[in-house]
Amino acid sequence: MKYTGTDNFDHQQPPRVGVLITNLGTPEAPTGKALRPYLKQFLSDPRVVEVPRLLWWFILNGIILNVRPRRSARAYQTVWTEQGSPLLVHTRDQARELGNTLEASYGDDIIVDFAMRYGEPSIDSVLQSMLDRGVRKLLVMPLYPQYSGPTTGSTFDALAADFSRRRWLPQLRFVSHYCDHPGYIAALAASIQAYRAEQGTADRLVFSYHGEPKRYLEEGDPYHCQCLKTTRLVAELLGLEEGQYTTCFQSRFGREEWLQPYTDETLKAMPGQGIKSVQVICPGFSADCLETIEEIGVENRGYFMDAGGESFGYIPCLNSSSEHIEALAQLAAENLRGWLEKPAGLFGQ
Ligand SMILES: C=CC1=C(C)c2cc3[nH]c(cc4nc(cc5[nH]c(cc1n2)c(C)c5CCC(=O)O)C(CCC(=O)O)=C4C)c(C)c3C=C
Ligand SMILES: [Fe+2]
Ligand SMILES: [Fe+2]
Repeated sequence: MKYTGTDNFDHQQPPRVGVLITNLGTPEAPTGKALRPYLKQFLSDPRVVEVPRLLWWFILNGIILNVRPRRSARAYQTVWTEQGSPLLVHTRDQARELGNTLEASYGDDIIVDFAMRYGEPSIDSVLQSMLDRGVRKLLVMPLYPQYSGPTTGSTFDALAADFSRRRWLPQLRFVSHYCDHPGYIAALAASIQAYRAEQGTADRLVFSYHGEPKRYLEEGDPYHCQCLKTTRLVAELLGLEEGQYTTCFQSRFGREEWLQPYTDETLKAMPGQGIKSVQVICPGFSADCLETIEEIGVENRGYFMDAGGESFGYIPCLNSSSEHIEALAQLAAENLRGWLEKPAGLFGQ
């Protein structure tokens, strides 16, 4: 084994602190050709699909990768922008804005960058670039507010795999979740209030989170509990009563039972229960992406309206709003203590 080192190490280079934000990743283009390697990497991750490897290899390569890339490409085409995939565009904006905010208080000692768990920019390549720029202390913040094995756990696996091939490791801190962080909860509540100030309120506020197999919860994954906690804290902050809001889970994949209640079934049933207008928010997604813009904004809107719904509003993700960047800066500052001290009075504290 040859460990990766640094060529021509510069002894004069000042040591820096790095903040790396990560998200899931996205295909290079909205085409079947680009979807195939992306889905292959994603769905081959044992953290994502916990099925015996040999059996899964045949299902993935024999069936899924022959059907899904083309189908997913059609969905991606509907959300693609001139700058690329929305998830990539928002994550890049978040890194830039967070960088500006943190540099304003910590100066040049800090470097902020972003990476994707699947596809590009890869965790390996961004880590290399940060270490080359002198990062010796690294804070990693996966932008998944609720911990789950398939997302946060898998991100840690990718970091660990990279480190296992490296000669000189940085000091490492890792944010496992921030489902109950006051800044994040306040940013969500503010986004709901701002939406309602423009559009009025609806019969029901729907909190829709990405799902995962129910088995993962039964085997100890805290994701489900953390989603319910986020909903509860936002509802408390807004003074909502039971009956004014609902939590559900979207994006089912495969035949196994996933976390319930399912978003699509919930929305299909609501008009028949007298709930004619809804506003949907997806707090588990830190950035708008295929699963929010298309799956909620188009597909699930259709289910609700076809079932007799009269008004369907989608409240956008926090993306790079100033409230979100403020919350992420607070989260970073809390986790940087002892490495870099924050001058008093910054980030609204
Ligand atoms: C196959 C199982 C999957 C699990 C478990 C899962 C968990 C999970 N995913 C997110 C966040 C995102 N998922 C996104 C897309 C996406 N997710 C799956 C499958 C699982 N996700 C697939 C196959 C896809 C690809 C799209 C498709 O082909 O339908 C995205 C969007 C990416 C984008 O480019 O826009 C996000 C974000 C979370 C938080 C989560 C937690 C349990
Ligand atoms: Fe997913
Ligand atoms: Fe989906």
